Amino acid sequence: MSSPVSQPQRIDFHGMPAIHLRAPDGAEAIVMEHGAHIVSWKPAGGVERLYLSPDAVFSEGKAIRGGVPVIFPQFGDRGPLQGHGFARNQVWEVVASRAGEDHAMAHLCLRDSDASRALWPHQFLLELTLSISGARLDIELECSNPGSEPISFMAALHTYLAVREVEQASLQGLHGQRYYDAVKKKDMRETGTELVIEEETDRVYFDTRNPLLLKEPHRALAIQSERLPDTVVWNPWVERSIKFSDFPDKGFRHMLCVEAATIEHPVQLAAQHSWWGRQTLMAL
Ligand SMILES: O=P(O)(O)OC[C@H]1O[C@@H](O)[C@H](O)[C@@H](O)[C@@H]1O
Repeated sequence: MSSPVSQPQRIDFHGMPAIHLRAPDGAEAIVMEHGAHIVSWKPAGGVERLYLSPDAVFSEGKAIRGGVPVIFPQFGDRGPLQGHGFARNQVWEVVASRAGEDHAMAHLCLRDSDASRALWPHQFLLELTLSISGARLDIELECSNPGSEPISFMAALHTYLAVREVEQASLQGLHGQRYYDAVKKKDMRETGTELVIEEETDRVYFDTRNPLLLKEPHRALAIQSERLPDTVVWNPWVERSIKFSDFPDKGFRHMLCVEAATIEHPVQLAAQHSWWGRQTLMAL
């Protein structure tokens, strides 16, 4: 039975403002103003499904290790900007948040500012809407171009998924896909029907069309994306983990990033137009 509707609460999360969403069916999520960063998602009746590093740093201008960083307007070092762009390091504005009979949602936005234009001289309006209901989390990213010149950008929802033990998890749905292996620095094609992480893995799978399934011995998660054609699979494994000051040495065992992205073909957005992309997670 559903509980009465409780409206989203403004909370303090590690010293920074955030919104706690709760749907009447018990699904919960927390999104921060910093980066519109989703740091927690628990499906109805379930446990935490996002990985948040216990050593994550919550500080102005710094990226948070874990949850769902929003990557914009550059992926990684594929351009002149700081790694993964600036959107994850800026404070977003909360436009709306509410709970209805069968869901709860929040809508945040980031506009260009003196700070962003100093890094990237373009006008933009970036909007993130997350919605939770039952076993499902929908994350939608929208970008509008209010200016008079076209803009071009990459974007990703850099989702850190929690797994009990990464070597016992497998990711299905990538068979036959072309990818760039950033560890081996080679273009490759996926030959396996399931991907098991047993070493440092940093891959961009291009033009992925199938839904993905992250299977663990005791549960599974379906991952779908729309209009975010590339999928990044990342696990830093032993040696790279040690180099991160905001990540425990053994943290890699309990996470896997499966990121919905547009990297190979940056979005070309004409003046006065908008674009959107979405990632949906469904706990099974
Ligand atoms: O440390 P950051 O900037 O959050 O990036 C983490 C990882 O993000 C992944 O998306 C990249 O493919 C990796 O190459 C990168 O190491």
